[in-house]
Amino acid sequence: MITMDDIVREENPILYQVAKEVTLPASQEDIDTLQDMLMYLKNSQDEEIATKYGLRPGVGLAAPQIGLSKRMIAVHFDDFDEKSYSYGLFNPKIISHSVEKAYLSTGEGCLSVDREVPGYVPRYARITVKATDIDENEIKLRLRGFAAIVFQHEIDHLNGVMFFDHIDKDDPFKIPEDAKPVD
Ligand SMILES: O=CN(O)CCNC(=O)c1cccc(Cl)c1Cl
Ligand code: NI
Repeated sequence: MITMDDIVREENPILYQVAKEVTLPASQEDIDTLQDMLMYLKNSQDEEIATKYGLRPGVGLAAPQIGLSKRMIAVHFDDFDEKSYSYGLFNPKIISHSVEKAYLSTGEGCLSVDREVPGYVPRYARITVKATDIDENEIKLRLRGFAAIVFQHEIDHLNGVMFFDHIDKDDPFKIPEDAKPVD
């Protein structure tokens, strides 16, 4: 089981590398790892388990965060529109996005960052993602709202980008132009 001991923190260079594509069909080892990543998210959202094992809650997780520089992400959350997302994905790719931007008014957090970094994180309001799911199916997801934000946070991790890289240094709470708050 993945615990906080397995999560690499922001000083680790692996978080700033571009992760490698997973050769498909995925190895059993990569499938098991992706399953474990999804399980971490579910455990971290279970009050009892999270308390018992000291898990920080997460709605997404990227393989570089557990020291594996491979293009694998897991997401597990319910969006504001009651749609629920629970995926383990190989090689996710943003194939199109809106010009319009969006941001979470609460800002973002990261398991690999043991500190609050205040500020708005401007992201695309809508994205289309292509990926291969844990059962080797090619999927295409059209995302908006919170889901679009989470997927961008995770795919950023595969490209060595951290959420605070997007925060305006001079004015962290500057409303990004033509951007709307998701929540
Ligand atoms: O890369 C994933 N993490 O670091 C897990 C912890 N952060 C979150 O769950 C989180 C919190 C707020 C906004 C976003 Cl977009 C995300 Cl993703
Ligand atoms: Ni993160």
